[in-house]
Amino acid sequence: MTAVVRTRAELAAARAAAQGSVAVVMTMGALHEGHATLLREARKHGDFVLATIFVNPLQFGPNEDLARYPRTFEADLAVCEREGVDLVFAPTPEVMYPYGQPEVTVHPGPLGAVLEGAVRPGHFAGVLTVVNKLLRLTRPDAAFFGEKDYQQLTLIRAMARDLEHDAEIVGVPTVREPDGLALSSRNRYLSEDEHETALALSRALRAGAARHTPAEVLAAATAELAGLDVDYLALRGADLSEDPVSGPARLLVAARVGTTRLIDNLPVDLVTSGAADRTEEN
Ligand SMILES: Nc1ncnc2c1ncn2[C@@H]1O[C@H](COP(=O)(O)OP(=O)(O)OP(=O)(O)O)[C@@H](O)[C@H]1O
Ligand SMILES: CC(C)(CO)[C@@H](O)C(=O)[O-]
Ligand code: BAL
Repeated sequence: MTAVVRTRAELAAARAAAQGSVAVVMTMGALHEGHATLLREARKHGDFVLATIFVNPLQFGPNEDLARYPRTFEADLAVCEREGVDLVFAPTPEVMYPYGQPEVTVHPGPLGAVLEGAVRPGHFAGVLTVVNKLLRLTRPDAAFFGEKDYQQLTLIRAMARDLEHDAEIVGVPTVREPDGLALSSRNRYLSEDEHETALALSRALRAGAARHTPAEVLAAATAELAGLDVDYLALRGADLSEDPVSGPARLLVAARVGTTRLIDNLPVDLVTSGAADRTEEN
């Protein structure tokens, strides 16, 4: 049976009563199989699984989709019940931000200003501020985040390290539709035709990830994105540092399909050009 709490006092009481290790999954609701996978990973790690459902106004820009963001609380609760979640914390904005717009927020540093951060100014300060608050309120032993939001995951790891959070930050690989589309709450905005168009993102990443030098990776991915409204296609180190030439890397893409903005990424193994030539010959 999943308990639901909405206030800080209720959360504090339920948290104090939790036995054993606590695993948290933070969400904005509209739960899908990606979230369910995070909950199952949390279940494996923790004795007590806590899910948060909060559409955080602080991470939405003025022209973004805060008002139309899907809110499906009853269905979300059914997913939590099915996955054996012990406790759902579903605060209102007034509970999370009792003093209104916070004056002090978490600064994401240089990585917060590029890729998603360049297109969505202030987004990662909003994400890190609410994640920081939720980590403090829920005091988990481990917190689970999806690789689908790879830059977010990387920044949360950095924040946990730099701001002395004890929780282990666990990344979970992206869950996809059988056709390759990364699951996302925003997929429900897509028409059938738009869904078909959106498949170009994962196709581009797969094409890129099959190559092994930066130039070839980017060329192969770019070819699949022709005609799409692309915000960025970027190849970075696995920690999102700039310009990798060899080793583990990450290929990231963001594009608009109709009025919907989608992101995706995949790991890429870069090898030096001599080794790449040999790989191509095999
Ligand atoms: N396809 C997925 N696979 C694995 N994790 C996911 C997937 N989609 C979302 N998550 C993770 O679930 C957590 C909550 O994400 P959120 O509630 O924003 O869902 P979302 O589907 O990413 O929504 P949005 O469409 O707003 O990006 C985040 O850690 C996110 O990375
Ligand atoms: C981590 C998060 C729950 C913070 O609002 C959100 O950015 C999300 O759902 O990925
Ligand atoms: N999943 C990331 C949350 C956002 O797009 O605001």
